[in-house]
Amino acid sequence: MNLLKRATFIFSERPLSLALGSFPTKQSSLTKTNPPATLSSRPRRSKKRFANMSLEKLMEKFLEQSMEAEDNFYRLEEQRLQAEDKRREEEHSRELQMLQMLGQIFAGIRAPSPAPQATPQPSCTPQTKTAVPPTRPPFGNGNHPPALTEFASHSQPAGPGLLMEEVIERSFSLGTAAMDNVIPLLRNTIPPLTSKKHKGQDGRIGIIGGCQEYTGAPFFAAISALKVGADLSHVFCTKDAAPVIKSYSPELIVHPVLDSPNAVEEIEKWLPRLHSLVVGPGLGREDMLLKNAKEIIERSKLRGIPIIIDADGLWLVAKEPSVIQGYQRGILTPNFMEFTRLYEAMHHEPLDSTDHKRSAQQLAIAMGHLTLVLKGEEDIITDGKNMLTCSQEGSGRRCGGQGDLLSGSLGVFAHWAFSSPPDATKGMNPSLVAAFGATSLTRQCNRQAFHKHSRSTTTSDMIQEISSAFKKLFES
Ligand SMILES: NC(=O)C1=CN([C@@H]2O[C@H](COP(=O)(O)OP(=O)(O)OC[C@H]3O[C@@H](n4cnc5c(N)ncnc54)[C@H](O)[C@@H]3O)[C@@H](O)[C@H]2O)[C@@H](O)CC1
Ligand SMILES: Nc1ncnc2c1ncn2[C@@H]1O[C@H](COP(=O)(O)OP(=O)(O)OP(=O)(O)O)[C@@H](O)[C@H]1O
Repeated sequence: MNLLKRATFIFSERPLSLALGSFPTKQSSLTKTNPPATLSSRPRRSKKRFANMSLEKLMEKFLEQSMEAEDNFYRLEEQRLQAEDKRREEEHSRELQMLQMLGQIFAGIRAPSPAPQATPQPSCTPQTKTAVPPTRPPFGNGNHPPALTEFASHSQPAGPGLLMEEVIERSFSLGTAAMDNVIPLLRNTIPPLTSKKHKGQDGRIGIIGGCQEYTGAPFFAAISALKVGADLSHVFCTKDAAPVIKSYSPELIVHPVLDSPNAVEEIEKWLPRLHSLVVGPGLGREDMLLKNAKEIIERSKLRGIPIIIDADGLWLVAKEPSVIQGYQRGILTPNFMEFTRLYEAMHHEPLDSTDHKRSAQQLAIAMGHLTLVLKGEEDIITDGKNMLTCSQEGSGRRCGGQGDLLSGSLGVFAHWAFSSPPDATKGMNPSLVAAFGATSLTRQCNRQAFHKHSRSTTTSDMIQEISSAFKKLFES
C-alpha cells in the first residue's frame, strides 16, 4: 500500500489522532488504536506548525514519523536482545563449563580411564560475512587439530577421483559407539534447566513454510522444536494456512505473512529474536513464496543464524544453490528424491545411486562444505570432510511428516550446538553433532511409536514420543 492509501485509511478511522509523532510499542502504528485526543489538548505550537499543510501532506508527514519511530523501536529492541542474548549465552557457557569440570572430577573419582580420543574437527571456512554469537569463535579461526583430514580445496567441487578413504568415517548405531562418541558431545550442548532461566533463552526457532496445501509439515516441525526443548516456536506461513496451523496448537506463534507483499520485511523484523531457522516444510513451490524464502535466507545468513533447509526449501536450493552454498551454518536435510535433484543440479550428471556415501560427500563439498543429511535406511551426515552415519533402529513405517520432526528438532540442536563453547563439541563441527542428535532422536521416536501403534503409526504418534526418546538417548 502506498503512503497515500495508508494515510487515507488511517484518516477514515482516526481523524483526530494525526499529530501524534511517536509510537513506542512494537505494534504497527497503522493498526494501533490510540485513544482519540481532543484538539484542545494539543500544544498550540504543533497546530501552527502544521496549519499550512494540506491534509495529504500532513498525513504523509505523520506516516513518515510513525514509520521512523517504529524503525527506531526495532533498532533499539534488536540491540537490547543482542545484549541480552550475549549475557545469557555467556552464562550458559559458564554453566556448561562448570558441569563439564564436575563431570571430569566425578569421572576421575569413579574410575580413572584413558583420555577419550580427540574427535576429528572440521574447519569453519568463512564464505559469508556474518555476525556470530560470542561463545563460538568466528568462522575461519584456522584452529585445526593435526588429526583433521582436509581436502585440497574447499571451494572446488569434488571430482570423481576424490579419495573416500580420506573421509574420517564413524558409523554408529545406538549403543556403544554412539554413546561413547557423538552423543556425549551432543549432551554437552544441551542447556541445563535451571531456575534462573527466562522464556526464550533455550531457543526461539522460526519455521518458514506452510501454504494452502501443506499445513501439517510446518506444524510438525514447529511442535517438534518445542517438544525437544525450544521455548518459542514461530511459524511464518501464508495467510490462508495460518488459521489452520493455529487451530492445531495454541503453543505455536503463527505469522500469516509469507505471501504478503512485504513478507521479507515483516519476517526480517523477527530475525534478531530467532536463534535458528528451518526453511521449507510445507513451503510449496510457488515462485513468489520461493522468492521470499530466498530473501529471508540471505538476510538470515548476514546474522549468522543456523539455517536448516528441508523439503521445498531444497527445491529452491536445487534451482539456486548459491543461496546457501558455502554457508557454514547451513544444513540440508534431503530425502533421496531431494538429494537426487540437488546432486544433478550441482554436478550436471546423473547420480550414481550405488554409492550414497560418496555422492553425499561430493555434494557436501560442491555446496562449499556445508552439512548434508541424506535420510534413508541409514542417515548419512557429512560436511565433505567428516562423515557420520546413523543407523539407530527405527521401524519399517514411513508415514509422511517424519522428516519435519527431524528438521524441527534439528533447528533446536543446531542452536544449542552453535551457541555452546567449542570444547563442548570437542572441536567437532556443531552441525554434524546437531544432525546426529536429530537423526537419532527421529529414529528413536519412530521405533517407540511403532512399538505402540505398528502399522497405524503416524507422525503425531512419533511426536508424542519425543520426551521419552530424548530422555533415553540424551539424559539417561
Ligand atoms: N502433512 C503435511 O502437510 C506434509 C507435507 N509435506 C510437504 O509436502 C511437500 C512435498 O514433499 P514431497 O516429499 O512429497 O516432495 P518430493 O517431490 O521431494 O517427493 C516426491 C515423492 O517422492 C517419493 N520418495 C521419497 N523418498 C523416496 C525414495 N527414497 N525413493 C523413491 N521415492 C521416494 C515420495 O513418495 C514423495 O512424495 C513438502 O513441502 C513437504 O514439507 C511432507 O512433509 C509430508 C507431510
Ligand atoms: N528405510 C528407512 N529405515 C529407517 N529409517 C528411515 C528410513 N527412511 C527414512 N528413515 C528415517 O525417517 C526420517 C525421515 O526421513 P524421510 O525420508 O521420511 O524424510 P522426508 O521424506 O523428507 O519426510 P517428510 O514426509 O516429512 O517430507 C529420517 O530420520 C530417516 O532416518
